[in-house]
Amino acid sequence: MKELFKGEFPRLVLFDLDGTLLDSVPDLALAVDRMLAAMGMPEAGEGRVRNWVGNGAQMLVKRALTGLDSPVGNEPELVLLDRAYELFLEHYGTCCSEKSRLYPGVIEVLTALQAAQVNMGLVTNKPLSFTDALMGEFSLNDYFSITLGGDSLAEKKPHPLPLLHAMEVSGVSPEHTLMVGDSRSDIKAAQAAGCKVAAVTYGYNHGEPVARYAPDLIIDNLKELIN
Ligand SMILES: O=C(O)COP(=O)(O)O
Ligand SMILES: [Mg+2]
Repeated sequence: MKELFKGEFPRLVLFDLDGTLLDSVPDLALAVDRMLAAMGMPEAGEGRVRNWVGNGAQMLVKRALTGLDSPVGNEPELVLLDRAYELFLEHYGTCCSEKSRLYPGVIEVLTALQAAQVNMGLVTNKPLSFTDALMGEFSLNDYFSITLGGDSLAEKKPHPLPLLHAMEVSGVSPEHTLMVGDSRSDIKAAQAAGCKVAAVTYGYNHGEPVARYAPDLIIDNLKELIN
C-alpha cells in the first residue's frame, strides 16, 4: 500500500468490518434463518445471505423477506418489516460471535500499523451495538481511535459521510487516508470522499468481482498491506 502514498504509510487507515476483518456471514445467516423460521418463511441459507451483506441490517432483512438482492420498488410491508427486523436483532444478539472469525492476518496487520503509528478507524454499516460487542469479543478495541456503525451518522456507505467524519475527527486529509473494504459500498464511499481504497477479494461483494469498481489496490490477503 505504500506505493499509493509515495513510499510512506498512510496517516489514517479506515477498515470495514464484515467481509474485511471479520467473516461474519455464518452468524448473520443463522440470525436471518431464525428470523424467517419464526415468521413461517423458508430459510435463506448462508450462500444467499453472503450476497445480501454490506448495506446494513435493515437492508439485509429486506432482502431476506423479499428474496431479492435489490428490493427497491418491491419493499415489504412496513408491519412485516418491523416485526422481522425486531426478530433479526433479537436473534443476532444471541449468536453474533458464535461462528464468526477474524480473517487470517488481521491482528498481525493491525499490530504492525499501530507500531508504525498509523491512525486507524473502523467504518462499518453494521449497527453500532453489534459492532461494539464484536470488537470486544475479538479484542479489537485497542487498535481503533474511532468506530462508526451504520446507525452512527445520518448516512452510511456508499455515502462518503462516515469516511469524511472519521478523517475530520482524526485530523487527517483524504490524500493521506486509505479505506480498506470488501464491497462496492466501501469503494464508492472512498472514491466519493477522495481517498485511496484497497479492496480485498475474499469478502462479500454481492457476487461481483471487486475489480469492477476500480479500487486503487486489490489484495487477496490483508497482510499484503504491510509487505
Ligand atoms: O451490512 C452490514 O451490516 C455489514 O457492513 P460492513 O461490510 O460495512 O461491515
Ligand atoms: Mg464489508
